[in-house]
Amino acid sequence: MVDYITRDGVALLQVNNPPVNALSHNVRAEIKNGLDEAGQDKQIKAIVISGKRSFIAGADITEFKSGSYSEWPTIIDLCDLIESSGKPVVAAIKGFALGGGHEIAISCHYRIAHEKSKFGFPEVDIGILPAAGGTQRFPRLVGLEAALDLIPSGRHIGAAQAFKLGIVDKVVRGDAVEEAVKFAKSIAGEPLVDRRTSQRPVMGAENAVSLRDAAVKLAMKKKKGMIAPIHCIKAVMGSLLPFEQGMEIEASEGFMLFTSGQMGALQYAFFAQRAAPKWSLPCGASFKTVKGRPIRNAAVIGAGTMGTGIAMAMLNAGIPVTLVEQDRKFLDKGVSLLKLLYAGSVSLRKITQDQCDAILSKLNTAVGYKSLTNVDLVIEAVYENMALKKQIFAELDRICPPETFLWTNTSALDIDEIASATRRPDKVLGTHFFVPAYHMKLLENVRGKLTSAETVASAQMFGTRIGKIPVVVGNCHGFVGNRMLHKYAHESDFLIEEGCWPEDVDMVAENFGLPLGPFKVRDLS
Ligand SMILES: CCC/C=C/C(=O)SCCNC(=O)CCNC(=O)[C@H](O)C(C)(C)COP(=O)([O-])OP(=O)([O-])OC[C@H]1O[C@@H](n2cnc3c(N)ncnc32)[C@H](O)[C@@H]1OP(=O)([O-])[O-]
Repeated sequence: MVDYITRDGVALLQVNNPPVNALSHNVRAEIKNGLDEAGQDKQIKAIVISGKRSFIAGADITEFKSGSYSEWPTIIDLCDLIESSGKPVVAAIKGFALGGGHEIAISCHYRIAHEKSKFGFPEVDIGILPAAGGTQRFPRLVGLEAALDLIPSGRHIGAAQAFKLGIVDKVVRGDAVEEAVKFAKSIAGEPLVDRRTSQRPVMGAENAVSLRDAAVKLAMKKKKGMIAPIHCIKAVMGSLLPFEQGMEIEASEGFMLFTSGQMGALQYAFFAQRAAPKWSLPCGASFKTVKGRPIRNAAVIGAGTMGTGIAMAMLNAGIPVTLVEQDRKFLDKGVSLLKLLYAGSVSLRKITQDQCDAILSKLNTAVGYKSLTNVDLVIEAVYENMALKKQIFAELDRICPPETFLWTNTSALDIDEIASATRRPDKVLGTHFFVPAYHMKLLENVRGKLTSAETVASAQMFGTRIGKIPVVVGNCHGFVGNRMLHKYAHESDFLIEEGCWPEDVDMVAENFGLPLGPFKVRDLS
């Protein structure tokens, strides 16, 4: 799990624990053994820590449930061991240095990073904090302001920004490991006293109160309902004390999170989101055995809220889209809406004007279906009317090539009945997008009785490509999402019957952490 390689007086410890080099117990033990061996070997003058394929994505999240994250040696032990090493330790970073991986990196005496590497403390999003000294070392490395930005937000940053902040000593285009080995040789024997992060003062301490207040305000706005960001901030503020006292504060803030229900729920969600796209069918076909067909171009029927949202999700992923309406007036309205949404993204600096122009250059429009003779996929997104949908599918079936997938965006209608209007029921599937379709992550791919495994595989692959979490569901009333939402909607309605105002119900739901309350969602639908 950790290869120990010697190179001309340098010991290279290369973590090899696929898929993401998580710091499982065995990995930690082998890193410790490697450090010990390198420390004792008189021929070794410097140490490089790196990862095969990528650096280290953090603690092994499964160990928080089993408890083995706290077995010796812990990540805290490793960070202390690395920092106090008498021989220089250099981190060679490519790919991800996240969470505990980032903590290991900032405990090293030097960091060399590939230009495409990413850094971050995503712990907050799984309900914990960087509890291996990250809340104490990081402010000492980058200053209080940057630490109060990056730790409670969990935001990833690239190598260029990491260099600007002082996280990284050198950014390289070539092989970070080779560069780090070369660098390690060049600094062997130099004093390390000012390279030990825990010994540094915290920059920005004079503005501590205003920085803390601003961080709390932002966290309450951006991570509503979550308790971890506030504990992260309290722990970071502990860095203003001597290191050992700060570590005690980090431990006590961390303890409250490690015993919280939110930690369990967020970590459940982490693994559930990764399990959801993995599908299997009663016939035995599954994501492991069936490959999807890539979608090179697509058409969307209907330029209303759903149609334009779906078109936007595809355009954002670089898929050329033809937006189709029966009436020029409705088509123009849909195109104006799309342009308005993209102009909003430009003014919010989410994309540049050039990117906006490039995206919109992939949008075509058509009145009627005649031009749809060369598309891989059509998604119909007209209003929920079975007769209308069947009529559209019969017509599409006549015009589109036989291999074209015909999918229907519906939240309730029977996929088998819609498929019966075509001669290709195997290529018919329901795509249940949620409003706004360009933003919401969930995509229910509804499998009909005759939908083929290839169609399911293609829909799942398509969903991932457009940035959704695609889930295969059965063809039944309400599928899965709406069956769950119905209960929520009923409870919201009961509150109104009992005398609450819709805005009060929305406010409570939003304070709990939902982006929109149930009545605002209904207004949008
Ligand atoms: C002591 C306290 C201090 C330290 C705390 C921490 O470090 S907390 C941790 C702080 N770090 C984080 O929160 C980082 C969490 N990870 C990520 O953000 C992303 O995985 C990524 C950006 C590293 C790669 O994205 P990508 O789209 O290329 O890949 P993907 O996301 O699809 O994952 C592939 C597979 O790896 C699995 N798996 C992943 N990470 C972990 C893990 N840490 N552990 C275990 N498993 C993990 C994942 O379940 C999936 O398994 P499957 O389904 O194939 O069986």
